[in-house]
Amino acid sequence: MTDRTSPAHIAILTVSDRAASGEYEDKGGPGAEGWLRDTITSPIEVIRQIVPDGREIVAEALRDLCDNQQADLILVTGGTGPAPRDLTPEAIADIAHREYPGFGEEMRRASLLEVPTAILSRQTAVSRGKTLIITIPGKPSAIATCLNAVFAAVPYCLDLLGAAYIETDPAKIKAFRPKAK
Ligand SMILES: Nc1ncnc2c1ncn2[C@@H]1O[C@H](COP(=O)(O)OP(=O)(O)OP(=O)(O)O)[C@@H](O)[C@H]1O
Ligand SMILES: Nc1nc2c(c(=O)[nH]1)N[C@H]1C(S)=C(S)[C@@H](COP(=O)(O)O)O[C@H]1N2
Repeated sequence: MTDRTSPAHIAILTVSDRAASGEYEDKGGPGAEGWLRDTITSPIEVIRQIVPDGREIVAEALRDLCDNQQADLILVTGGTGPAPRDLTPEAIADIAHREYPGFGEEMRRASLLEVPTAILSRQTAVSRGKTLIITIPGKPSAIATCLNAVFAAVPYCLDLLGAAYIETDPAKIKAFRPKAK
């Protein structure tokens, strides 16, 4: 049975050459953390990291967050598009144990209501061990759009993976657990 007393460990990984170099201030990491803190009512610990685009650097950051830091949930923003240096999906494929394509389908569907270029994102969700990893486009406004679209399924997904138990504010996201534990 999932431990309901320990805080969930959540990591936010910003993948952006320009945010990593300081060319612009990272808005993705703080935006994602703000969304999580507004939505999740159970205890959470959040860590944020910024790395430049790149298959190996992103894969290595994710391996460390999953295997050494035991993150329950990781949000990755950026690097999901078609540009040559957008290699987040390749890094995800390198470290994933299982893929959940429904996340990408639903996030793109929601984003398409805002921008026609939403189809350019190769975003998805995967698990590695007990960690669920969700990828989101780098545009900061995509965070709320994408998380609002899929987060109702995240608490139960974490339950099934054996990760931390989380609760959400039903006014923001009504978590759906088909089998009450
Ligand atoms: N981490 C971020 N913080 C603030 N703004 C961002 C961030 N990532 C992307 N953006 C904004 O979204 C727009 C589209 O992002 P783009 O696809 O170019 O970024 P990326 O490939 O994810 O990151 P980069 O080009 O820096 O490596 C950018 O012009 C930028 O204004
Ligand atoms: N909600 C939302 N989704 C979006 C966008 C956006 O502005 N809002 N931008 C699109 C664009 S223009 C691109 S190129 C892809 C990939 O973005 P990334 O490389 O920053 O991950 O996400 C797409 N999905």
